[in-house]
Amino acid sequence: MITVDGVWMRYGRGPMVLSGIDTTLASGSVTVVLGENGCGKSTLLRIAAGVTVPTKGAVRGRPTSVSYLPERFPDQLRLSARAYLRHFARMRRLPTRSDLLDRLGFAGDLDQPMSELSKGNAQKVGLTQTFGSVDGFLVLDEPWAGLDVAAREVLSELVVETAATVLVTDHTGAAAKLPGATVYRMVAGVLQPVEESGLVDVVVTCTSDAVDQVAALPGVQSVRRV
Ligand SMILES: Nc1ncnc2c1ncn2[C@@H]1O[C@H](COP(=O)(O)OP(=O)(O)OP(=O)(O)O)[C@@H](O)[C@H]1O
Repeated sequence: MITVDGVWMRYGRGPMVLSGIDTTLASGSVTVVLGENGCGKSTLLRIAAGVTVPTKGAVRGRPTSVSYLPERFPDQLRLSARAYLRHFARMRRLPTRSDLLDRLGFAGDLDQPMSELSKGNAQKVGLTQTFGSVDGFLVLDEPWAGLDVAAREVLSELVVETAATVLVTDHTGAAAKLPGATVYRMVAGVLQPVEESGLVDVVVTCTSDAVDQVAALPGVQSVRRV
């Protein structure tokens, strides 16, 4: 079990971003953090992953094996996708999981620098690294962002399948639909449990080339082909 124990955070002399977060993440559970832009989700995830030190409080019981998918890759990442995956696989002493790349539908050039890949293809490489290398703690910051419809569905499957403890943020609505997930909304620096997502499933019959247009309609959070 991972315990977030009285975590407070402010950057420099700025306002308090996190105001005493207390929560536990059961081993193998999925915890979703929703909330408006700038409310502090990424800050909490970085602290949970051990990348940022909180102003006050601590995260206890963090497994030695942590895999963190940031919201954005550094703009200047000149490493090719192939070299990036090889680097992490070597570090973890595990083979590169090209099967995950295929499953996510990676359609870019593995020898192109990560910084030149499309947002979605770079995200697929990041997800392959994340899911291919850890069974301890997965910290995923908006992992559904930028993915096409099919890959979004695959990602939901990967989150459900993994034995790791998962902490994830999301703006697409996909995470709130994960079976068995504990969902919180961050408001004023604290986590409030979300009992119901308020989302409604609607079945639409359309041609396959119209799926992306349906996905782009106002209020549509996610689209699944059936
Ligand atoms: N390195 C930093 N230095 C100063 N302020 C920061 C830093 N990182 C984040 N902040 C501030 O902390 C607040 C919370 O930011 P954070 O990125 O955690 O929000 P978020 O909920 O993840 O937002 P979004 O949904 O837009 O990704 C914001 O006001 C942001 O400007």
